Amino acid sequence: RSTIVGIGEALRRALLPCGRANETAATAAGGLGAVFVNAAKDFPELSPRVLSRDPWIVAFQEFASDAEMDGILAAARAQTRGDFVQSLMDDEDGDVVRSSQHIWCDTPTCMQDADVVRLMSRLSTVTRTPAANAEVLQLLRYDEGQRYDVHNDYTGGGHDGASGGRLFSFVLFLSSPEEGGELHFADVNLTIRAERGAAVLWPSLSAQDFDLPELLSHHASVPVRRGQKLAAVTWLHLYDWRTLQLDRGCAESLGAIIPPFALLPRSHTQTEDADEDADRSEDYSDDGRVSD
Ligand SMILES: O=C(O)CCC(=O)C(=O)O
Ligand SMILES: [Fe+2]
Repeated sequence: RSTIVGIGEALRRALLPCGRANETAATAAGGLGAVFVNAAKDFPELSPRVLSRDPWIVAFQEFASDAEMDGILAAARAQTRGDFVQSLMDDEDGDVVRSSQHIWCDTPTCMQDADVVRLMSRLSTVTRTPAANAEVLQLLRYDEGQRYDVHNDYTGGGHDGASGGRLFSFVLFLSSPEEGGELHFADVNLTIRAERGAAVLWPSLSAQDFDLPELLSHHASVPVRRGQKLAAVTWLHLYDWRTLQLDRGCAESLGAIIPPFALLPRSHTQTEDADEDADRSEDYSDDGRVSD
């Protein structure tokens, strides 16, 4: 029997090299709440704190050590293209929605670094999601005045594309800017200070139905006023992402084409409402002070 299964799998892969690498979804539908409850309960060493239950937003005061964070930054910079590059992103009107700088940790030098591997494995344990479901880390740098406007990390539903949607979003702060640089959740008016070593985890798919986006997780990186913000971000998909993207080079099959910064309505029964969108992008004032 195993031979037949084996041939079936080999045939499937030959015919559909960019088909789903693993048919088992990371988290069973309805299980998202349990992941967050356990993340907040089972890892006291990370000093977790539940900041919101709808949507789930859990912060960890001590997600990584100083040595690990230094190691991750050094590993990203040790890559051939190891400099931060400007991550300019415009919306449909040509307005800048993001003025940060970034480095992708996407070469063996960085991906196989012991500190990077340890961080990704910790994140996999906390989210009960295979490490292969995680995108590569992206390191972010915001100098004074730089920001990332209100957006949602949703890039498609849970079963779209071979890797499925982004189930979890994760940010680890690698520095503590003196002023500004907070992570602001606009729909629930929650503002989190960027503090070195602290991390935040939230879902980008709906806890009720993974085919739908989580509509209450719009967030922004408030402009840095003084100092510099460094962070590492990644997203964990419902299905294996790395085997397809990194091992099999299947970039085209990975997700629906939806602008990552499109603002979504606040309820699944509500149609897109321009006024409300305008509202939400003004959730922090132009001078970067958070309206709390
Ligand atoms: O810099 C942050 O705190 C958040 C970054 C972010 O939202 C993203 O990269 O999608
Ligand atoms: Fe984001």
